[in-house]
Amino acid sequence: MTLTLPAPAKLNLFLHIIGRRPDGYHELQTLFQFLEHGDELTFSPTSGSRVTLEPAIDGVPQENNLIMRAARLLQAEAGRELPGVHIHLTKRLPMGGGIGGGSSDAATTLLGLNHFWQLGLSIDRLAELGLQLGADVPVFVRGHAAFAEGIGEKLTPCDPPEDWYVVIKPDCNINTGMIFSEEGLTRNTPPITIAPAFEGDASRYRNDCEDIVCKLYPEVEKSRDWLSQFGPARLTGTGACIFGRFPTESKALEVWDSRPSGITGFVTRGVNSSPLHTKLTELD
Ligand SMILES: C[C@@](CO)(OP(=O)(O)O)[C@H](O)COP(=O)(O)OP(=O)(O)OC[C@H]1O[C@@H](n2ccc(N)nc2=O)[C@H](O)[C@@H]1O
Ligand SMILES: Nc1ncnc2c1ncn2[C@@H]1O[C@H](COP(=O)(O)OP(=O)(O)O)[C@@H](O)[C@H]1O
Repeated sequence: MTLTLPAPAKLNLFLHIIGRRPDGYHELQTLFQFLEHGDELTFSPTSGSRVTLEPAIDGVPQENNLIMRAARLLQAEAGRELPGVHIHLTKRLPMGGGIGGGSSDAATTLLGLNHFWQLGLSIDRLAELGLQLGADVPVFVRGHAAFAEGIGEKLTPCDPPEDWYVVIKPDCNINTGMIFSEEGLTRNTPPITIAPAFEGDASRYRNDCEDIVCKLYPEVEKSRDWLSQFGPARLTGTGACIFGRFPTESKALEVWDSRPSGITGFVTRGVNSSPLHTKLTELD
C-alpha cells in the first residue's frame, strides 16, 4: 500500500553555544519547534528488493541523499532482504537554510520505512540510528518540540506557543561547518536551565551564530533588518533563514504581503507535535 508522509521543517527558536568538545563539535542549548510547512515523501511498493528515489536533488549524489542513507541503515538493521520500495520526494524546503529539510527527510524515511516494512523498531532505536545521520535527526524522530543539549541529542520536550511565522530565505547557502569554524563565534554563553515543558517566550534568548552570519552574508542582515521592523527577527540554526513570530495568521500574512520584491520565503504555523507523528497516529 502506498504511504504518503510529511517531513516538516523546524526552527531553532534560540541557539546558544556553551562550549566545545574535545572532538571539535560544539555543545549547544537550543529550542526546536516544528513547522506545518515541509517536504513530502511517498513510499510505494515495487517488485524486487531495490530502494529507488526520485527526483534526485541537484548536486547531491543519490547514495549521499539522507533519504537513501536512512533506508540503508534500516536495511542493515533488519539484516535480511526487504521488499522493494520507490520513494517520491516533493521538495519544498530550501536547502542549507537552517530549517532542517535534509534531517526531516531522513526522520520521515526512518519512521515511514519502519511502518512500510513492519520492522517494529522502537522510537529510541530509530533516534539512535538517526543520530548517525545528523544531530538534528533525533528530534524529528521523537516528534515533540524540545529543548536540546549536547550536540542536539539530549532532548527535553517543551511546549512553546504555537505562533505563526514569516520565514525568509535569503539568497545564499551557508555551510554549517564553516560557521562553526569562525574565529569570532561566541562559544561561551553561560548554560541556562529551563523548566521541563517550557511554555515561555523564547525571543528573550538569542542565536549565537547570528552576528557572524549577518557579518559574512549581507543578504541575511538585510532580511533580518526588514523583518525586525515588525518584532523580533532571528536566525534559525546556522542560517540562512530568518524568522519573525506573529500571534495570528492574518498578522503574519499582512507582513508577508508587504515584503519588498525579491524576498522569498513562506508563512506557516509553529507546532509542538510533529505533523509526521500526527499522520502516523491516524494510520494506526
Ligand atoms: C547547529 C544546527 C542546529 O539545528 O544547525 P543547522 O544545520 O540546522 O543550521 C545543527 O545542529 C547542525 O547539525 P548537523 O546537521 O549535524 O551539522 P553538520 O552539517 O553535520 O555539521 C557540519 C560541521 O559543523 C560542525 N559542528 C556541527 C554541529 C555542532 N554541534 N558542532 C559543530 O562544530 C562540525 O565541524 C561538523 O562537521
Ligand atoms: N534529502 C535531502 N534534503 C536536503 N538536503 C540533503 C538531503 N540529503 C542530503 N542533503 C544535504 O544536506 C545539506 C543540508 O541540507 P538541509 O538539511 O536542507 O539544510 P540545513 O541543515 O541547513 O537545515 C544539503 O546542502 C545537502 O547537501
